[in-house]
Amino acid sequence: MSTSTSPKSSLAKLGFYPKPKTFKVMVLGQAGVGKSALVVRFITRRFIGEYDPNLEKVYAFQTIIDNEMVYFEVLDSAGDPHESEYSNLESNIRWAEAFILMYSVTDQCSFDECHRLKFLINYNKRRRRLTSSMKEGILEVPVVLVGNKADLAGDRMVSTEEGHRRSKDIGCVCFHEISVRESIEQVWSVFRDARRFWRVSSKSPRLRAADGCDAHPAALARALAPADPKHSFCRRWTEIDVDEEQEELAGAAGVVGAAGGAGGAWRSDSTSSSGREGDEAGEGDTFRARASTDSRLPPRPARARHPPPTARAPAPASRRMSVAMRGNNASTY
Ligand SMILES: Nc1nc2c(ncn2[C@@H]2O[C@H](COP(=O)(O)OP(=O)(O)OP(=O)(O)O)[C@@H](O)[C@H]2O)c(=O)[nH]1
Repeated sequence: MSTSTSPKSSLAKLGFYPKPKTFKVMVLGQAGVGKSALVVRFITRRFIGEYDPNLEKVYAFQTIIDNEMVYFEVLDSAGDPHESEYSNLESNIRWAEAFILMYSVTDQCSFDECHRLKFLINYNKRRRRLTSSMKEGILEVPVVLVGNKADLAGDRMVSTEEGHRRSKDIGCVCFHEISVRESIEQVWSVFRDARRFWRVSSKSPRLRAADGCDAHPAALARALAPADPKHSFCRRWTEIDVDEEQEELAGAAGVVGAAGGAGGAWRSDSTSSSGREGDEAGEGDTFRARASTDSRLPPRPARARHPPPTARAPAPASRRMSVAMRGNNASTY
């Protein structure tokens, strides 16, 4: 009788374990909407009132979600980047695998800003998909729209219905209205949904079929089930996504502007930005001017390094955290 051990188990016996796969989430939104509060609440369970504004941080954090150990890398982006940091914003977007797009229900401007940021996400992720390999299929990038500060009822400027509608219009995978201050459960459900949608889409890259999703029905049902029906609204991929897929295929075949013009202003913007790989360098500035709600986004400086370095958490403990900082007052992280 012979016993054989696989190379993997031999390595494990010697104490060598494969590097865990991390889940890279970026939290973005206008300054003051509560991005740092959300991330810190998720990691420490505490609500801390004030944070250093405009300091970009990457948190490495591991915890159990859906009975699985998940290694998070959470990038808390600067809400009001300096001009020189715009290219950094785009390289951060290219680094991330899922997004939490945040506004405050007490601030109409922050709500409008989500439109522009989602446009930037689409633009940067589309380029990556086209320049990598079409063989891999079209990777869906989950974006969860979050309206924060729901506890400030008297100051509310954006209704729940408007948030829900905007989530559909700009093609987010689901919508949550939360109060970081009041509820840790709501905070957790945001990260859990981001992870669930990412998991389903990364397992089934060609998730978006013409009439919806073709992933395993059980997996989808789990991913799409709202965690808290009172506060979360989950939805399937939108018609916009399907249109984009058709455009991308057309763009890859050398057809520019192949998709039709049905839909609102958002859709037409999104449509015309596809199939632009060839003339991208020359028209980048034009694109950025359009992506900006006030047409004042500065021209793109030299290409930034990519991806942004992150702090990694060592594996052993079941709940560990480390914090990396970058910004004007930190040189390493
Ligand atoms: N009432 C209330 N205040 C909140 C909530 N979440 C965050 N805040 C407050 O909103 C302010 C801004 O929060 P931050 O987390 O610093 O916002 P930010 O988006 O990270 O801001 P930048 O770092 O400048 O981009 C702070 O005073 C927080 O205490 C909430 O759910 N309810």
